[in-house]
Amino acid sequence: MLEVLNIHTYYGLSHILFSESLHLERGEIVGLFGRNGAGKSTTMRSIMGLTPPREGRIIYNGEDITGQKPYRLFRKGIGYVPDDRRVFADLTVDENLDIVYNRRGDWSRKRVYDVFPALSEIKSRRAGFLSGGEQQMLTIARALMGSPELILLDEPIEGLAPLVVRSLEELILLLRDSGISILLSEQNIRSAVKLVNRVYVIDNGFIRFEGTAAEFEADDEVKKKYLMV
Ligand SMILES: Nc1ncnc2c1ncn2[C@@H]1O[C@H](COP(=O)(O)OP(=O)(O)OP(=O)(O)O)[C@@H](O)[C@H]1O
Repeated sequence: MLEVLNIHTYYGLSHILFSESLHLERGEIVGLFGRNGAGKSTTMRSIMGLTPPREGRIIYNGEDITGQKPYRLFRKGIGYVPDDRRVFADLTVDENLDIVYNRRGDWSRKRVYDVFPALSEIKSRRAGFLSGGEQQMLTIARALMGSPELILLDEPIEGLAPLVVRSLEELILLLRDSGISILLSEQNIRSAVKLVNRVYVIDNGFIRFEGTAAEFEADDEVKKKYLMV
């Protein structure tokens, strides 16, 4: 479904990603694990066309989408949930969902609220007054309004209270079960590793490990060297 082929991404003169390759099949949750500054967000920005790679290609459902604008990719079914949990603070929860282009597809506002009953209860509240966990739910809910086939989830677990983490884990699995593929980046892997089918470990812009979740779990050296666990 998604193939990232030997991409090199820069911020100005800074070379950040070095010939990075990864792939994701339909129905998978793939982990992109790495320390702070390893290049996880840059990978997602590269895929989403926000910081297009200068070399290499990104293929989605057989089409070369390298460098295409984010809104076009959203319309093609790629949802992106950045790590800054940016919501429209002055708008209500309802309005935050309505503002999104609603791709013809499975996800209506009602269905989104069915999945997020807690959001439904606060739908008239301004998003700026929500807790961190609620804002995280809202940014995921907003991505769902595009009826995505693939969601790029950038460090969704980071900084959430344990109880919220648990409901987020359930939600991620529910989305997978409803047919959405997920690229999940995390530096705190304890929770994330339980959710993923396969893992890539990135460090300093290089992919250092690729394997199944079980292979990753068994590789103490990789975990220690690149993730300090
Ligand atoms: N806008 C930018 N301009 C220049 N350098 C940047 C910019 N954004 C990120 N970087 C650098 O790119 C490298 C990779 O950052 P990136 O945000 O992709 O890492 P990350 O793995 O997502 O980590 P984090 O947990 O901090 O989000 C880091 O060295 C960072 O300092």
